[in-house]
Amino acid sequence: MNNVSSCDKIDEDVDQCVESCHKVFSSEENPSSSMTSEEMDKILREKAKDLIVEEKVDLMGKLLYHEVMAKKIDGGDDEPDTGNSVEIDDGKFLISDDNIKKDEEAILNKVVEMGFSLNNLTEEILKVNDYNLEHSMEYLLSGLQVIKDGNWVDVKPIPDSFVINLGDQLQKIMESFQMAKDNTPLSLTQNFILPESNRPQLSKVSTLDSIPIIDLSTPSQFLLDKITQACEEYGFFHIINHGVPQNLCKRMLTAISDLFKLPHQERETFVEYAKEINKLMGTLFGLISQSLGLEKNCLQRKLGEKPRLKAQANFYPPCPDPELTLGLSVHTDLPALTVLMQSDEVSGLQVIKDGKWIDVKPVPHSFVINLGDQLQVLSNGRYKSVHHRAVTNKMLGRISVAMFYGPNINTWIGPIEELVDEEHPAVYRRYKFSEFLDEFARQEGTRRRVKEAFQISYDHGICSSSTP
Ligand SMILES: O=C(O)CCC(=O)C(=O)O
Ligand SMILES: [Fe+2]
Repeated sequence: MNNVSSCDKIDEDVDQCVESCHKVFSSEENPSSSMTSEEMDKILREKAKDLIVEEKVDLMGKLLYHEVMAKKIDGGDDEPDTGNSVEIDDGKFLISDDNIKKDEEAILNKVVEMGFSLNNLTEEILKVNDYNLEHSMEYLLSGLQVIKDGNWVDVKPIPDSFVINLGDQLQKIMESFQMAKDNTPLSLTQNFILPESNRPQLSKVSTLDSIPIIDLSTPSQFLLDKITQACEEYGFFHIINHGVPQNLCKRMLTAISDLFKLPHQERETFVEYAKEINKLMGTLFGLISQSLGLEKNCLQRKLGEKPRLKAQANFYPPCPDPELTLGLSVHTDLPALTVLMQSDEVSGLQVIKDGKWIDVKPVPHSFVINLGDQLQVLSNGRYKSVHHRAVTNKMLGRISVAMFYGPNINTWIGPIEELVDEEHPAVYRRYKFSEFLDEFARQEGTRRRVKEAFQISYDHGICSSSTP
């Protein structure tokens, strides 16, 4: 705070703050103001400067808003997801504008209902008469409150709560949320608080281990060994030097981020991205086939004609209490292979390794690759489709884009013959992919064990399938 530029910045912030407060106080909505403009200017200037210099609050910080409960799952006893998603299917993009629009409208309605101005917090906070001026500034620090029908209302108890992000000073503001006047912490809406046994227990997540990082530009045998090891041990790995242009990845994350704000955006980027990832999937399938000792094109051949390439964009808004909920519940990916891009700044993905959760910290310019259920079956159980989940972050929203490659519904899937011998009898029976999807749907509402339904059990030398 000692250098000239930060002093200039403070003055600029003070000016802006004072100017917007004047606007409010001189408006007809505040006829009770008895202060002269100069008197008010003086008070405002002093108060604003104190607050800004103490870095207690960035009054001019852009006010963003996030719907925490963007998507509430109706009915069923499945774990709720706080993420919001967009599907891109078969190159035809099933972006459900209606849902996004509905969410956007719901959020905006709430904001309007509460009397918020999205662009200028100061105006709203100071929409009070002279007597309340001092207090209103304090409210800003001690717990966000807004004027509703002439009374101060805590932001905390808004049904289906939303989180307000105040620019750079978010952390301080969030802390002040926690210390609201009535000492009640800001909490999640009841619907999203998981039963204790399903909570993420974040303190137990390992930060010492992470998934392997594989450089696709390394010499081939070494690369294949690394892939074999990663697929056998983790079922997850990062890839770097993957050939997908960095600039495109950046644009894709921005487009996804914008998409959650605006319904009609940047479809060209989606198409371009889908094509690139499709190419990358080809490379990865080649490598994984070889790492299993199979011909390069074996896996893709087995996954059949007209494969389904699906994308899911996940947005996890900042969450007041990440210990109480999950962004995305524990699951395995149902298709064959997933290429996941996550924003660089925030981690959230966690993966089971040796019975423990490990954090997948973002590695810049990498993709996270994980094997899906169909690959576990094709590899006759040698490679695993591993359980993972996404946890939320208290301060920052997080975006990830998953692209899934799977067979079409008429494709037959089963352990690849070359991987079945006396020593390694078939672990799964063959099935049409549509059967797998039916089984997935049948198990809805419980923690699914879909692959297990196709498992073959070997009792006393007699082989039987576990599906009815
Ligand atoms: O957001 C993440 O990191 C996880 C996404 C994921 O697992 C999925 O979309 O299936
Ligand atoms: Fe997943």
